[in-house]
Amino acid sequence: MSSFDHTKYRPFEPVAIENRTWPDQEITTAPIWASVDLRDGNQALVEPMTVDQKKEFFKLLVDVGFKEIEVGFPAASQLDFDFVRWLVEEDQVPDDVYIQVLTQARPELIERTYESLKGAKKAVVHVYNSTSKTQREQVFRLGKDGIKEIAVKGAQCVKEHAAKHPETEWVFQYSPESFTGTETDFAVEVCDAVIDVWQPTPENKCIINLPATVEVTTPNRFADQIEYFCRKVKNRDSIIVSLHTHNDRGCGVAAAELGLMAGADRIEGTLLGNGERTGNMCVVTMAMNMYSQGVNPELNFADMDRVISVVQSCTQLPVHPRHAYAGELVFTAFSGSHQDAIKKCLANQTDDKPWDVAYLPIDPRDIGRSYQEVIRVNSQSGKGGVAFALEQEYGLALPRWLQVELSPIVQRFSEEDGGVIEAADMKRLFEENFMTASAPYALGNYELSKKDRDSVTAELTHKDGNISVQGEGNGALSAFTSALSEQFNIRVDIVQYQEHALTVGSDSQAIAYIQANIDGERYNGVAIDNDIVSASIQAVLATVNQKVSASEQANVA
Ligand SMILES: CC(=O)SCCNC(=O)CCNC(=O)[C@H](O)C(C)(C)COP(=O)(O)OP(=O)(O)OC[C@H]1O[C@@H](n2cnc3c(N)ncnc32)[C@H](O)[C@@H]1OP(=O)(O)O
Ligand SMILES: CC(C)C(=O)C(=O)O
Ligand SMILES: [Mg+2]
Repeated sequence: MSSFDHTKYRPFEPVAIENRTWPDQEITTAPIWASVDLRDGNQALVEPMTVDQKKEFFKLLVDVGFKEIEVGFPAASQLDFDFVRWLVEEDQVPDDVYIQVLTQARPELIERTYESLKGAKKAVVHVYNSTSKTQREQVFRLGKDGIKEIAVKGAQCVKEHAAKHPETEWVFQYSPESFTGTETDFAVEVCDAVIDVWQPTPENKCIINLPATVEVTTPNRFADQIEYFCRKVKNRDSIIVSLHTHNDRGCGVAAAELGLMAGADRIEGTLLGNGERTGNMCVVTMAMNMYSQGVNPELNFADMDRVISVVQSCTQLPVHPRHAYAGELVFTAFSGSHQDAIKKCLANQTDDKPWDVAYLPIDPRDIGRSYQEVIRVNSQSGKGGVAFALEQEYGLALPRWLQVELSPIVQRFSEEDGGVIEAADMKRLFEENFMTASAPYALGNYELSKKDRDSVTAELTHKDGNISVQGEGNGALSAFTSALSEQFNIRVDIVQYQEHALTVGSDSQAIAYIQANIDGERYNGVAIDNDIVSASIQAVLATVNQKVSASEQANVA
């Protein structure tokens, strides 16, 4: 029999709060950020980081802008202890950065923790014990008083050791671990007891960190818990309320955001969300969410690729290609209508206007991505994507009527090839189908003259021998068209014409795009040359070459 049975679970019991205010709040300033990559992230790895990896990660965190960094659990492992000693002894911590260390509320561990911090300029000592009903009853086998006593004794011990080292600027932090599984009134009671020991003031605050150690409910219920806690806790103006959310229900960021609206001041999390089980809340996502609303996140993710590279190499974990903001595919549109909209919006977007591009919540360039990656062409793509790629890569600003012609050719190729088409392949298809001015006939020398009308005499080279054509018309193009019509006994009418200077890969070249109706059928020709007249007449020749080749093939068949 399957054990898949929802009746074995109980719903979360929400806190009873009246007149909640958090739904009307908005996030307008960045919280105090604290990274827990080197502790919570590290303790969740198959292979915990080496000292060298921790050093590299620490440097990244400082460069990104964190001012509070939990660097390890020094009483738990020699490696963590040594890393903290290296930070202190080698003076690796910038003056405005607090290193933070975690310890259980046990005297021998607290003592060892302080040993590791000897000589630190600034440090946060973070002590925790679990307060949830489940852990009280089954892990600690203690009543509420017993649990509160662990917290109080731990807080006293932390304070006593700090007093022996006045050379360090200490900040105390307490976490009622498993806060979300704790009756909120009891969490307040335990935190109040810790606050009584530490006696914080508005000038010298302590941190009370409320962890969703396991995420057990919807973010709105979590926000209720935070607002309730903030209303009830002692000396609210003397404490920094911090949140530490995990992602068990996939809502770690949402919970932290609503918790911030509910009154929290500080957010703990990790870069790209590594951490126990489904991970800690992702600081990149939350900070970039603020950024995309015009709020300064006070963290700088301009070099997102460095963030990804360091996180991946230190954690050995891949970054999902669709990870918010950071994933390699998050700014990529494959589908035709998205590509079309992005291309149009990007053409309107200027640096002096607020960002307003469909399907792109932020400008990819802000985090070191380029527009080249934005549109990738596969069988789901439309003309906009193809045109975008050719313009970005090769400076070819295809007129709309030619985009319509090229798109199905590219799509057919993609269906046969079965994947993403590179810009080089699109250019090859474009050249093969439209830039056909060299065979069977190529333009040799030509001469233009003008009396009443324009006239042209041109030599056309062919593998079987050269021919000379001559024609008149209103303008060079019209004269050349009439010359070709007469030579090949066809009727050529120019239906569409467009030209532009080439800006990519060439100094002074021009490109001409022509659509001609030849004996009732539509042909598209493109040519590039140093001057626009040569480019234009070769574009006409390209259309005629297609017609001549088609007729030859029909005759052979
Ligand atoms: C939610 C979180 O992420 S919390 C952080 C978790 N991180 C880690 O645990 C990583 C590092 N930890 C370790 O390496 C080990 O736990 C150590 C070295 C710190 C301690 O190891 P041990 O001494 O073997 O103790 P262990 O962690 O297994 O805990 C067992 C005892 O400590 C008690 N304990 C656990 N947590 C705490 C705490 N926060 N405060 C006080 N006592 C605690 C337990 O009740 C248990 O007591 P018992 O032996 O009387 O039954
Ligand atoms: C130590 C605490 C803050 C923790 O990591 C958690 O509860 O998830
Ligand atoms: Mg945690």
